[in-house]
Amino acid sequence: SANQNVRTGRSGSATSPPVEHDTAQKIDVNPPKGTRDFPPEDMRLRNWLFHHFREVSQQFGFEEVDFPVLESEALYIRKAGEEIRDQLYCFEDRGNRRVALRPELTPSLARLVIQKGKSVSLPLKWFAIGQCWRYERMTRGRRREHYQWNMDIIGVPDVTGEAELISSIITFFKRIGLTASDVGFKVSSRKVLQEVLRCYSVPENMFGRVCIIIDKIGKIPMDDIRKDLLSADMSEVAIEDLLQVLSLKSLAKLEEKLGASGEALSDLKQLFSLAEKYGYSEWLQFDASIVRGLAYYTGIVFEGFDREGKLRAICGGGRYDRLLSTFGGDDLPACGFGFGDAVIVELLKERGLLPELNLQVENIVCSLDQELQGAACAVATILREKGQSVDLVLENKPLKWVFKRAARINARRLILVGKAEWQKGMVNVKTLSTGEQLEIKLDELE
Ligand SMILES: CC(=O)Nc1cnc2ccccc2c1
Repeated sequence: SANQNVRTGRSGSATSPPVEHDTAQKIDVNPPKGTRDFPPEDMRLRNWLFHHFREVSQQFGFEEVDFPVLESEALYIRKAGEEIRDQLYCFEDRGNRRVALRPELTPSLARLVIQKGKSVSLPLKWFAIGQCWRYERMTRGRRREHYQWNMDIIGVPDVTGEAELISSIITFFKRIGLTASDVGFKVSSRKVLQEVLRCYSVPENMFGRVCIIIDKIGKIPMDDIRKDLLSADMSEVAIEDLLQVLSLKSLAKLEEKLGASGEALSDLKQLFSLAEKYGYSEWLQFDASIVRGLAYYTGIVFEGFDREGKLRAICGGGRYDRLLSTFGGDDLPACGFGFGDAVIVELLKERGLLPELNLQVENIVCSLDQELQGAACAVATILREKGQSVDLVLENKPLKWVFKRAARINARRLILVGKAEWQKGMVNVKTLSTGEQLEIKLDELE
């Protein structure tokens, strides 16, 4: 086997063969490149974040779902030239199946919706929090995994779906102390792109590809953007016109350009009017350059951004009415968003909004001498059965050590089990904040 142990140390004694010991091969204690461990302090922050993700999702009436982190590679094979495809963490398993660590959650959600088919009543409002993966050459030193919060609405064709999703993200931002002066949403619709491309009779099957190219504006030089658009069957005239439309920042200007009859304009007008009703208009701005980097979006797209402009997009989403049918499902309308666990933490750090999260244990229980260890276990059990948390000292430690640990775990009370008191059926309860010390009868302990 791979870990063939080389015999080490003294040879076997005359009577019995040598005991096989694994050679102590120093393993790398760091996690694989691009991945993170979550030691207690980091895990408390992650749990705090996910707690707010969950609370908001449930406050909006969404149900939690989950899927395997491993999916068939086929779920992600889209031909639009997306970055997510180039960085797919895929491999062939021992059954010769092409599989991938999921780079996003939406395709899994679409797969489950189709699997559930007629047995679920629409609209579906599902949310998930899951780890997503990408395989990047470590040249860029970026992470290869992150956790994403997704909320999706399946079966609602109107922009009321997108308006509700944006409201849920704003509710989340407010819960963690961010306001409209810290963050905002850039909103557009891919129908803007569609209407321009139609004017230049660019074939429909080029739509996804053009979107992915446009999404790279600001990330690669404009000359490369123009070159890529030419290779997507666009004329130079069409390219210049498209780039001019994408620079629009007001719906009025967009109306001048596209006219008032198109769906792009009516969707956006409806969305901004709903925003008024929700009371979150100040969080939104129209920005025609927003297309998002996923090929399957078909309508409204939006992304959360930090107004200081230092960080990458905080979250992003939109309408994807064709995804389910491309998977062979019914033509169900859908919209959703993804919210990563990385940028938001950077933003909170910047704004000094990271929460102070300390370990909090109510009681620390310890026996004052060896033969009372069993008594200490009994006291711990009494408190735990009352629903209290107890850190039970498991070895015979000096009192100095116990006080130090009590401080480190932020214990509210120190319960000492001493011989004299125990014989009277009592324990010593010390409230650590005040130093107050009482002898309490066991059955009065609370
Ligand atoms: C800022 C960050 O860590 N982004 C990130 C990290 N890991 C990913 C993994 C899969 C897909 C997207 C990902 C995005």
